[in-house]
Amino acid sequence: MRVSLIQLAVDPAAESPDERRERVAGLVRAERGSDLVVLPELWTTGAFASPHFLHEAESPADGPTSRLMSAAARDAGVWLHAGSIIEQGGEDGLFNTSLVFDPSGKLVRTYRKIHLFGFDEGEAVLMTAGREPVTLALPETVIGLATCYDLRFPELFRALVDAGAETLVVPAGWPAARRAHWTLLAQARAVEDQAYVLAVGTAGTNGGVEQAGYSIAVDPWGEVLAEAGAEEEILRLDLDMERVARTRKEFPALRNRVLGVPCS
Ligand SMILES: NC(=O)CCC(=O)C(=O)O
Repeated sequence: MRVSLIQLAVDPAAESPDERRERVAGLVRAERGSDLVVLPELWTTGAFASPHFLHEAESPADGPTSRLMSAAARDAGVWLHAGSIIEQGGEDGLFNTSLVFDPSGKLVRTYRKIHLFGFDEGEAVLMTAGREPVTLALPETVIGLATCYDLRFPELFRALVDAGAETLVVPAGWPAARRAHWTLLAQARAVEDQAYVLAVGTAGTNGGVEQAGYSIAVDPWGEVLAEAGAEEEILRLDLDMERVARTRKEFPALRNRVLGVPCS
């Protein structure tokens, strides 16, 4: 399965959300020939540009990001994980919602970020947390969806694996200050869940927070297959999907889980 991970520069001073949407649609179209294209978290505004969240909130069904990404997926003929948008959820408030389009441009899955980041500020106070883990069967693999800060919560990833996920897709807006955690956690999730991890972040600075970049693809043995630098960059690679089943068979650690061990 050929995947394209598009690490985007998100710099509010350099580009408006509309300009970035148009530019990103062009980048997605250029990935024709790929099976799956992945974009980062909240790339229209930046994950830390919280004063703009309300203004930029949109509908997953027919907001400007959804319309452009649907057309780009269709034109390129790819599955598109379009990263996340700020969803205007009506009475339920705002959500950090990931969108997945099929190669005809149909929106086939949404995932509302479960673990909101910021403690007492930012999205943690401005948004509503999702409650449901989400997977999706593509022709060659089952993907499990998670977003940025979710990467710190292994129990979510176990729930995705229990639901059949073989490839864990993590759009993010991870800060440079914690880049070491990003790389370590992406590898940890791959090793413990014996799954591919495709973790795609942003470059640039938004909300005064320098972004890490360093998007990464990790195989089910924990080996790094590809890693970006700190600037905008596209990683393209071929994944051997048999490798998940092989790893789980040859080193069957997932089978040795003991659930509900009481703590004395
Ligand atoms: N956008 C995010 O979820 C940021 C997460 C983060 O900064 C961290 O986990 O560290």
